[in-house]
Amino acid sequence: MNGHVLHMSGVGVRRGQTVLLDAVDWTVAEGERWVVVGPNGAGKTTLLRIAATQLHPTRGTVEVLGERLGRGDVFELRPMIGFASSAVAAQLEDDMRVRDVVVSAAYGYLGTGKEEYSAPDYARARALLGRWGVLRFEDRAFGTLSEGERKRVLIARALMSNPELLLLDEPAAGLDLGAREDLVRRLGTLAKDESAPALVLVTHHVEEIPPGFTHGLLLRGGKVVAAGPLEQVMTADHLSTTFGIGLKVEFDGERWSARAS
Ligand SMILES: Nc1ncnc2c1ncn2[C@@H]1O[C@H](COP(=O)(O)OP(=O)(O)OP(=O)(O)O)[C@@H](O)[C@H]1O
Repeated sequence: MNGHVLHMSGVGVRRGQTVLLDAVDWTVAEGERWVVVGPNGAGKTTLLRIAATQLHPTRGTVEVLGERLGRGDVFELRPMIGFASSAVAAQLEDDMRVRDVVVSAAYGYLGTGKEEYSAPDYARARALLGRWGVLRFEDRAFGTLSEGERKRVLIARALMSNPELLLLDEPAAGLDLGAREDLVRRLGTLAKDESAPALVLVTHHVEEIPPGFTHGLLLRGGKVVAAGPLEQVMTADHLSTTFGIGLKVEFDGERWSARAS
């Protein structure tokens, strides 16, 4: 795998006349923790769906976990990828038990819950629910949980197959301040865990970057504005270009914040 979990070269995605991604070069190495930051419509979800092997680019080459997309069988890759997004959540039935939401990703993030699971699978699902602070909901229907509770269950689900790459698309979207801070703290703990998979987290807000994240990719209009170690990428210039507004950026040693300058 050359130490590369993900490698994109010259990646472009076009739908009709619309360019969703343009000439994206991006490499994620083992152990790295990346945030993808950009405004609405920048192409963040499109980029993540390519990494999740759900979408093939119109141009360029993509390697995920050493496999070139378009060559091998992506179904063998899927159990090695954890993916939490609102689209994945939308595929889950509201009346599915929380424990089953997690266990159903044992063999890949598109599991339906109709597969057979073993006692060790359920033990792992319960351990993950415990680690994300939502074990008390294991018997509840997924649809009865609050947004914040659901987000944590979805991350537990994405970790169920013990993936080598974990993709989180806006895990803090729609959370209140307390729930967001709780989630950022838990994601920070995950980021600092050396046994955790490579992480890619998509967000609109620099305040949501958990401590321990190492790299950033800034995206605007389908193009990379900057990519690399966070301290090099998260400058006022880069973020102002990314969001199309003059911004002041601060880092307190752990967390980032930005406001109009
Ligand atoms: N099938 C399609 N045809 C045309 N345009 C599309 C298609 N799918 C997505 N787009 C457009 O591509 C752009 C990128 O979408 P994408 O969902 O990747 O952005 P995003 O950065 O994740 O945005 P958000 O932060 O709002 O979720 C958007 O402007 C979207 O409207």
